[in-house]
Amino acid sequence: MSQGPHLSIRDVTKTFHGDEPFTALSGLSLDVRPGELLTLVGPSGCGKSTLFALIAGLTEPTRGEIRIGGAPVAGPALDRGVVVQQYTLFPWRTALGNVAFGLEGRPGARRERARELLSIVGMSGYEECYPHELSGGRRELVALARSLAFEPGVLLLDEPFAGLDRGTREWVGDELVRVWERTGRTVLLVTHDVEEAVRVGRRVAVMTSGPGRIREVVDVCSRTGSARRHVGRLLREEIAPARGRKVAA
Ligand SMILES: Nc1ncnc2c1ncn2[C@@H]1O[C@H](COP(=O)(O)OP(=O)(O)OP(=O)(O)O)[C@@H](O)[C@H]1O
Repeated sequence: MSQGPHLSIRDVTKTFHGDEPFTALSGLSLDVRPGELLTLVGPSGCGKSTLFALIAGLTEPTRGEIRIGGAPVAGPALDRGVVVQQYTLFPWRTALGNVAFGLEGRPGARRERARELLSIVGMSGYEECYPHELSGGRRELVALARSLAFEPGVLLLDEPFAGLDRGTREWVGDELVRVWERTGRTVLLVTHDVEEAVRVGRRVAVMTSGPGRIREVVDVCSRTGSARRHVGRLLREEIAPARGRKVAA
């Protein structure tokens, strides 16, 4: 297996050309290692969603390059498996039906695999429930199982738990860590919540205020205890000048 990064973002700049050009990301570089769970935090408007759209291949960088497994990203592909906030499940399909939808093969085998995936996300026993019968947290777990059905090389999660209350968020975040441990997937999770970034991520990439770059990648494991304080301080430093600029503008 290649020892290089699974997801490599090299010196990426993204400028939107509207009435006036606007640079959302400027010279951003980040490596996500194979099988790593990395979280990304940054001030509001620093370009997190823009970066995700680039990784997902929905839009192209103005400059720089993104590679997954060594191959340049050149358009959307299922191997990246994207789950976004308020990921929509089909309301007319059961949890099992929603997960089986992403699978190929004979109906019996698909249902069996869907059952397995629901079990991986801790949702055994809820196979026949419809989305409206499930709590928000459980719906996110079904969505997670569905995205795993595509066997994504890299799983991209853009604030998937933002709509959940604090307690549910912690529980679903812990479930995500468990799923990550069991599947060995490379996972990149965007959040604006420092607590969640440090709790879920093994490394936390902190972005600067816009135009976004990576300010620092914090190794949570080697900083036990102090990682939350450190990430919180970096983020506060980024938010303060960003506010200052808006006031001055
Ligand atoms: N298509 C576009 N055209 C012009 N500007 C855009 C476009 N998309 C995003 N932007 C701008 O780029 C900047 C970054 O936006 P983005 O949504 O990526 O930030 P974010 O970090 O995800 O924000 P938040 O945390 O508030 O969701 C913002 O100032 C936004 O207004």
